[in-house]
Amino acid sequence: MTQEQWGALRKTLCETIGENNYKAWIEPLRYDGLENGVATFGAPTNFVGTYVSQNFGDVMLSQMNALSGDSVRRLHFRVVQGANETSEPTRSAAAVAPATPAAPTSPAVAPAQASSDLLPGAPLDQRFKFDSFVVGKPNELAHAAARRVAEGGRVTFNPLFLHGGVGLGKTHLMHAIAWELRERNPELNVLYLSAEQFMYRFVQALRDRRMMDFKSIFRSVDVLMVDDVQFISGKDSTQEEFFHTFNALVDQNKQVVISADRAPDEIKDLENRIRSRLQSGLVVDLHPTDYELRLGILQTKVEQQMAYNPGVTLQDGVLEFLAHRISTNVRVLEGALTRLFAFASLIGKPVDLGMTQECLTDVLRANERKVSIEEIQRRVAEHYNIRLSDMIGPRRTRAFARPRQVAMYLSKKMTAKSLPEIGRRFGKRDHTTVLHGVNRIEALAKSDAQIAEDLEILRRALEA
Ligand SMILES: Nc1ncnc2c1ncn2[C@@H]1O[C@H](COP(=O)(O)OP(=O)(O)OP(=O)(O)O)[C@@H](O)[C@H]1O
Repeated sequence: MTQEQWGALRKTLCETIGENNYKAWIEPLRYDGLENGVATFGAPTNFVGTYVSQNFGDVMLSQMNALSGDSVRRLHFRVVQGANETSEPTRSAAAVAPATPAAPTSPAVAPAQASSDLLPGAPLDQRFKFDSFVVGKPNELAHAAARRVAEGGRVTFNPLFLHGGVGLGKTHLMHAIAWELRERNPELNVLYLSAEQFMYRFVQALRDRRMMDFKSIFRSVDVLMVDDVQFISGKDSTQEEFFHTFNALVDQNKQVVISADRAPDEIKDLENRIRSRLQSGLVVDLHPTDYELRLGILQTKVEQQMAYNPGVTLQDGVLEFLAHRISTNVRVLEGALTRLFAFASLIGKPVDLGMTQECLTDVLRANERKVSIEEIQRRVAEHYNIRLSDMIGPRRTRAFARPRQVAMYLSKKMTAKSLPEIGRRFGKRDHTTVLHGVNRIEALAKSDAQIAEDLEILRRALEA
């Protein structure tokens, strides 16, 4: 196997493993010659040698043999400085390459398959794809932005910053983007990991004195996706490294996608330059789910549950009940459904409202919305467009008295507070005044459609 043959082989290899892989892994190698059936390569780092050996060893070996008439038995990699420039090895660290099974044409997953503990990618969840993501008002913008990024092509907003409360689908959307990008272009080196994993790899690289490896891995990706970035708040050196990685990629016009449980300006202990970098692309949030979205998600998840538990049937009204009563996050909603199906299949009965309440007592109790009197007063004041001070104050004109009574009524119905306690919170009024107000609204709700509607709107808003 001559240098000329190696030169020719590099072209073929590039076609086989793709340009990105070729540039990142093969280009830095220097072919040092063949001796006793062992083809020796100089690699810039031990890591590059091991990685190439494990991921492209098979292909290289078979292509070399095809070209040189079966003269190569194995590959040997040693560390040299500036492997593809100089000819003098500076130190010899063997990374012997018995050709191992590899997935050389799968660059997007290749990093996760190499053995180095610095290798970054986290596995993607099979279930988290676009087709299983239910879109509704609260998440439509985030979904559309994620779709746009997943189409690949020209980078229009960088980074895409997705944020939202716990269990609202950030990770699901991140995985969906990664799946889609990989499907559309298997050549693309898409790297998904949590900020915690980023920090862990970084600390490990520091400890093992392998920062160059770390930097070269992270800077050679095409798309970097970092989940739960709020994790790096207060962790100064991780932030510093993250900042440099981020800049290097954005400067090369590589797409970066970030998620967090809150907006960039709400993440405490984050350096300002990072905060402003994070805000420089598109920041979109996943709003808390509304009733319609929860129902849609439940309907989708029921189909999956039915597949696992074919014998279980569901009575009307159960999903609506769950969508109404469990409003925290989608993970809890899913968990409730799974438990319900398991329970129903164990006792061999259809799922009805009674069973739902019995089986999910703890979840339902935890989800009982605890509304405060202050919240009620504020909402009602807003609804009737009066000032909070007028709701609590002494004025008795109808414009204030009616909203006040509505708020008293809702306080009685939606909190566990006693009439005297409610009276105290409404400008130290007597409990009989509160009772009068509650009775008045109760009566009006039956005769006055407007009041009935107001109550319904307010109740919904307070329960949401
Ligand atoms: N719109 C949706 N359609 C379908 N499933 C959803 C949707 N939103 C969330 N889920 C599901 O809810 C669960 C929690 O979602 P995910 O893990 O993406 O939340 P998260 O926002 O990343 O939460 P955390 O802040 O805890 O990391 C997942 O099983 C996910 O599939």
